[in-house]
Amino acid sequence: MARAKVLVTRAWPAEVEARLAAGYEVTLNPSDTALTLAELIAAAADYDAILPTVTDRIGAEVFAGVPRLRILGNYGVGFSHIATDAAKAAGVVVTNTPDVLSDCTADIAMTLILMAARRAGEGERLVRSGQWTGWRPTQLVGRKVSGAVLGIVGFGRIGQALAHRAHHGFGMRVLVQNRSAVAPEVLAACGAVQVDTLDDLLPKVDVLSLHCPGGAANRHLIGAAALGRMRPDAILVNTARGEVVDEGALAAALASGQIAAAGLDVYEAEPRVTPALMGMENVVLLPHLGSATHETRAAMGHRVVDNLDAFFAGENPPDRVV
Ligand SMILES: NC(=O)c1ccc[n+]([C@@H]2O[C@H](COP(=O)([O-])OP(=O)(O)OC[C@H]3O[C@@H](n4cnc5c(N)ncnc54)[C@H](O)[C@@H]3O)[C@@H](O)[C@H]2O)c1
Repeated sequence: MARAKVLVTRAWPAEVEARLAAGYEVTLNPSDTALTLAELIAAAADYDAILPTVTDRIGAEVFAGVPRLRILGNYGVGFSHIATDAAKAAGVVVTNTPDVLSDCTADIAMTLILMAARRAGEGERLVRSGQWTGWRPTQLVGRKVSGAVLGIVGFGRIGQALAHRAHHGFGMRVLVQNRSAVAPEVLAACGAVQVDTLDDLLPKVDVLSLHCPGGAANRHLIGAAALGRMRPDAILVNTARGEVVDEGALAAALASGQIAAAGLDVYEAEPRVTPALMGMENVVLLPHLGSATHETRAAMGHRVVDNLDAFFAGENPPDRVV
């Protein structure tokens, strides 16, 4: 039987590329840059499977013809960059990679909380600039994390992994807001309390960390109105998706002192960052590092291939999202 034709849109860990090549007719994108829409449309006509990442904007146009494409094995858990309704209508299966990246993404959220609260980015820049003149009682004084109230928006896999770290590791008090009710035992496991609405949550938190999906439903969930309900000493952390935060409104809130600081791993128009944020000392900016460890990137790749193997064996892929 002919082997399925598979396109990998970005460079993957070598061990996963080797596993993939053993079972499929694989094309790797040699440039390791994001494919254009035209390239994705052409690929849908040529390949049985495309294995995209967050940098591939897979709009409805990709499914508009009569594609050869049968499955999109997304390399990542978030899939708001894929027009899943159009995929479903075209009979194209979409899978993702849940769980295997939760710990590392929660680690990056905790990193941003600590860096923003303790002004670590400012401190590092001071030392590197050669301007540090020695220890002083009033220099770069930040906020204490232990005992602070952490508000988590979206209490799924990553939100819960962060809550465990923050509560058990750092003594933070955790409030959560989730689209649906969270089981009492899940809340109790990380000392968390669920509040009903985002409006209830915002004025209560020292740190707000976002862990809901992106996409149209959550676009600008945190905009001028939400930022206006936060306390002036509060910190916003976003490791979810850039579109969840109105970046212009965030820059304005930081400039006016409406909130104190921010830590960002994701941006509205990656890799572009709103210029005003680039010049602010009280903002920590990371280049979408959530899942970026060797172990996790390999595990994500194996998870994609597990789903692909199941699909081409005629089974329902374990991480099917449509
Ligand atoms: N920075 C990174 O590199 C990185 C890495 C992995 C995942 N992510 C992002 O993190 C997101 C969460 O991943 P996960 O595995 O925890 O997903 P998940 O599906 O387990 O959890 C998401 C939770 O958010 C809730 N939710 C959805 N909309 C909401 C809203 N408006 N208000 C409150 N709660 C809402 C859902 O009910 C769910 O409980 C992904 O969708 C992805 O976009 C980013």
